[in-house]
Amino acid sequence: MSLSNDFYTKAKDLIPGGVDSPVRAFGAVGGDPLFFEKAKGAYLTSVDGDEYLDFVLSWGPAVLGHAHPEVVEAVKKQADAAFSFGMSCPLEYELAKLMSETIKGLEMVRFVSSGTEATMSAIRLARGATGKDQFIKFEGCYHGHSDGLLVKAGSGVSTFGTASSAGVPEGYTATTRTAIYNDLESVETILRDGQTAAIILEPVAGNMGLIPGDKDFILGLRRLCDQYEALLIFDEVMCAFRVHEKTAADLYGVTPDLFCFGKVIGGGLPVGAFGGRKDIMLNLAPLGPVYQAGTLSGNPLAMAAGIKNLEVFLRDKVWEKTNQLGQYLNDRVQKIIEGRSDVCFNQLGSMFTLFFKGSLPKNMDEVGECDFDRFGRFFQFALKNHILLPPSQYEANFLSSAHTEKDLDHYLSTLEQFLKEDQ
Ligand SMILES: Cc1ncc(COP(=O)(O)O)c(C=O)c1O
Ligand SMILES: N[C@H](C=O)CCC(=O)O
Repeated sequence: MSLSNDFYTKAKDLIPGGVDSPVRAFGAVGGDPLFFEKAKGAYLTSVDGDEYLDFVLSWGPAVLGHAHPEVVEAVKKQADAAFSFGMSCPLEYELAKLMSETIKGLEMVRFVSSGTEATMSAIRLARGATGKDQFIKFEGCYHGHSDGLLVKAGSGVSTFGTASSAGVPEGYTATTRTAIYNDLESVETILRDGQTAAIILEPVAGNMGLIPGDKDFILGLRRLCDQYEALLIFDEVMCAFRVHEKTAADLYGVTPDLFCFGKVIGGGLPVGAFGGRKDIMLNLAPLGPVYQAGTLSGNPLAMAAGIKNLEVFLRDKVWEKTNQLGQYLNDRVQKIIEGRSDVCFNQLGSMFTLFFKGSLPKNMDEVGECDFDRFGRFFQFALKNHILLPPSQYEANFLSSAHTEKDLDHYLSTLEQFLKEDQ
């Protein structure tokens, strides 16, 4: 028995399913999950000492690769000074300043400890600011696991085949309205009653595989929000600094009223943030009536990691490298799959997805047409070739500046071989 199997067997006794987040259980792809002990650059090392080329990248944060030396140094230096104050510290201001100077429309920001908290708080704020209760989310978009947002969500919720979660009373989701991604008419139908506080979406969706919003769709949402006096919330927890050198808002030239962030802005430590228009943010306690708080919010270790991750990303023009790597991969995958009607590939910046279906999906229903068994076989084939892919067709893959063309060639030859063998 491998050490990984051993840990998994033992963990199952103490941790439900042996994992702390369902998608790690490999449930959709078969086989037992691996346990890891080291992450450096583009590679993970398992507890058995096996190295894997990593396209999960901690689900997005590691845009510089794992354990970038400058980020490690910043965290070590901060650890010597303090782990946590439970009081304010200059690093919170520093990251807020860096982000607001970088991101158009981010006039104020508040830090939390996860993407889930960011989206949950943004929705509460939108309701408090507009005095309306309902909000619209899209089928297949995932905004974390707060009660009201666990409706027709992508990511693990879809991977495990549940439209929503048990344990969420009906009343908690009564104000959640779902619309179809890339379908403006499905949105306007809901908006007509004037009860909508906000529309929240991943402007580039990464939790039903990579599906960018059509430009007309994103522009149309801005127009509809203005027309029906609803707030537009871009959940950029995953896509910021990955589909553009800044945000998806920049990619589309659309400024939302509120943003949600996470992942890259925490450099691999637990950080989330929400922010945007100052007049809306001023509704937050202690200034306004919308309550929101956190013991470890703005934690100095996490802030130090986030500041350095973002500083290096901007200073070294990392976007140019990750985007170029994405294009390198895309050009070559398209050649490999040319003329095939069983597989297609989507890439934007440093995110990509291979869908086991003939044409690129535009929404969640179309992702449902994929050959999921085949995806599972591809995952296992890649794993045997020491490549770790996200263990679900519904998850996006990530690249970092630590990946090389040689690494991508390994992915390409593995894919080519798989398609030859798995007819
Ligand atoms: C777009 C998006 N929003 C929100 C979340 C929730 O973030 P977290 O897992 O940090 O709570 C995630 C990822 O899980 C995400 O991809
Ligand atoms: N898709 C999720 C985040 O982006 C996957 C991470 C998780 O649920 O553990």
